[in-house]
Amino acid sequence: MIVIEQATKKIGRNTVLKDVNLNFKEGTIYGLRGRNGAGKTMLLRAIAGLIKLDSGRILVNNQQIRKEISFPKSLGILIENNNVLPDFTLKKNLQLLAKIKKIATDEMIDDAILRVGFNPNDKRKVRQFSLGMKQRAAIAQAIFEKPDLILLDEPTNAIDVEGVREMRKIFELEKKRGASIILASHNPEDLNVLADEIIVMAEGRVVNEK
Ligand SMILES: Nc1ncnc2c1ncn2[C@@H]1O[C@H](COP(=O)(O)OP(=O)(O)OP(=O)(O)O)[C@@H](O)[C@H]1O
Repeated sequence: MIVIEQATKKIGRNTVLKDVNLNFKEGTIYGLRGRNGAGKTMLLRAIAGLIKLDSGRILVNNQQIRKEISFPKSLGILIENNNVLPDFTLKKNLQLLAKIKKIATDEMIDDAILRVGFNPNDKRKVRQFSLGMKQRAAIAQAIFEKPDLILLDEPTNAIDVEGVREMRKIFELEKKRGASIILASHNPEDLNVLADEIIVMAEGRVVNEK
């Protein structure tokens, strides 16, 4: 589904991705780990079309990112500071996004809100949410359109223990539905429980894949 060939990206003098070669299949969870600054977020950003590679290429369903298509067509994303709009309710956020791709029905929106533990009639704006609640909201945003590819950068680091179990169940169900999930995490338990394959990065390179 995703093929990464010789992906290299420099920022100034810093090579943040170096000759990365990877293949990702559908219905699989890939755990991405590595030290701070290893390049995990950069890899996710490159797959999402958010940064331009200096050399190499990324194909999603045989289409080259930032050449044939700007970004993967069916993509759910939670990267770094989640980008749920603070001045709206979660439901309004999802309704606004739904207007872009016109995939999600009202039912799908309510279902995603319920799955991350909120009431679809909740009148609170996202700015009134705690950090963990914002992270749940961002997870709802990443899954509500049932995308083929889900990129998650530290999706559970602010979520309470029970919540982490609930979010893991969500990711498992998304995988069963057939989605490919790439999950960057520093939480060894997240990776052990969820990942079918682990990719280890260091200094922009993939140093171990199994
Ligand atoms: N906006 C930026 N401008 C310049 N360099 C950056 C920028 N963002 C990240 N980098 C550099 O890119 C490299 C890879 O960073 P990246 O965020 O991908 O690491 P990471 O593996 O996700 O780390 P962490 O575990 O801390 O999230 C680092 O050397 C970092 O300093």
